[in-house]
Amino acid sequence: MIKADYSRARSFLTDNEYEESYAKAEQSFQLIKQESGEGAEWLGWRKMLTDPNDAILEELDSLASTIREEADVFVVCGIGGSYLGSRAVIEALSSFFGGAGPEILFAGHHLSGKYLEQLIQYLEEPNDEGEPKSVYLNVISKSGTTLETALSFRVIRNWMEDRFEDVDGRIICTTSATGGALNALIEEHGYQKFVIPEDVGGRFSVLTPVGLLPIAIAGIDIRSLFYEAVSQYEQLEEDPQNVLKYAAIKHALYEKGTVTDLFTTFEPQLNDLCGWLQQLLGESEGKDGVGMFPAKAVYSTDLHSLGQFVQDGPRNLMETFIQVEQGNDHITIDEDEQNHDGLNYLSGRSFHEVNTRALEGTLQAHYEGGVPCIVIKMEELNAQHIGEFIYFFELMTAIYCYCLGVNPFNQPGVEFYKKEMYKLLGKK
Ligand SMILES: O=P(O)(O)OC[C@H]1O[C@](O)(CO)[C@@H](O)[C@@H]1O
Repeated sequence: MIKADYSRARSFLTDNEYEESYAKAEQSFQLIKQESGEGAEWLGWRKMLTDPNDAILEELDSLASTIREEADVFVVCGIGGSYLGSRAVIEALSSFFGGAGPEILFAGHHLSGKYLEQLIQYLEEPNDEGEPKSVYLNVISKSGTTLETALSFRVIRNWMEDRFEDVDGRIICTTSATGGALNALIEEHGYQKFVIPEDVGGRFSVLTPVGLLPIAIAGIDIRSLFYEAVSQYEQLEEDPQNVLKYAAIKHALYEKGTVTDLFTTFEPQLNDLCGWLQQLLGESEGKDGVGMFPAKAVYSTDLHSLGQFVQDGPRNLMETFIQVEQGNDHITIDEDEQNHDGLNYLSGRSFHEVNTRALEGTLQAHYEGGVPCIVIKMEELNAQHIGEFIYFFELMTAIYCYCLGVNPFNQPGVEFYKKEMYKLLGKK
């Protein structure tokens, strides 16, 4: 169960402000439940949790175990919701260095030619046994037309065609059921295909094959991830207070002039999870001239860059701390006879304890400095808690956006840069 501490944010609101906003959050949740809000045709991320597709989980698991045996490198080619979720879960649940299974690399998430060139060079280098690297590629694009992804896919696919006789068996496509350029390629080459349900938008798609295949390739238990999201769904349908409080406080703070929600964590392996939240909230709430900017920071690193601003800058931001309660490291601080560094007062304590005190100290300091602070707690870092976290934030985002009066599920603004870019590139 996701736990939360709202006390250091709630105290910035009067009872009236909070209660009005809470009532709005309740109404917004009803819009979602009754599928009567704007964009209700995009609620597939909820529906799939009421009717889990075990056959797909099975298929993904079995393909993943084959690829884990055969591949040195698995390239995930996608942008936005087509890669942020899988990257977040993989980073959260993998070791910092090395680890079993294929190396997972990302492409198609920008337009750097240098990156692609160096990626290809790296793929051409022999593996640890001195053999040519075995490479698999998962291209993920719901539309099949996103330039960053499509261009990178073309380059990597061409390289793979030269390199591997069995290239068609090494490319897996995750896309819409029909239409789009990817489906034409799938038809021609017979690439293996996974379908992104029509009623699930990119930023809500991490629990579909979009996220689940790369996550399974990383050796993470996708059933635990998925089914814990299911139980979070069930719990919040029954008792939504926890998620309603978050949406209500965030919305009431927005009404009072808060313009930024800074997502922070003291766990460097949750950096990408904060990145996933940025897209989830950013594309959902930032429209029609409203919304808070979703920012992210990894502490204590960024306390030494952004900490000053958060503590003493303009009082128009809130902070959401993502805390992991139990540590999974085994490092404790040794006693040192000389104690030249003066650190013996910490001896015998674990790094996790020191990190936790750093979090608590920062929370108190920022709160006293006038920053409303919410703490979202995961007991430990595992697939179950990440699964709960994902659904909790998906639902919170939808409720909060309806409180703001915007459609949580479209992103019309993203098209503008594309239009200007295509004009300059001479696209007909
Ligand atoms: O999966 P696609 O269609 O390539 O889109 C990738 C991303 O691009 C966006 O559509 C924005 O252009 C995001 O909403 C989406 O997650």
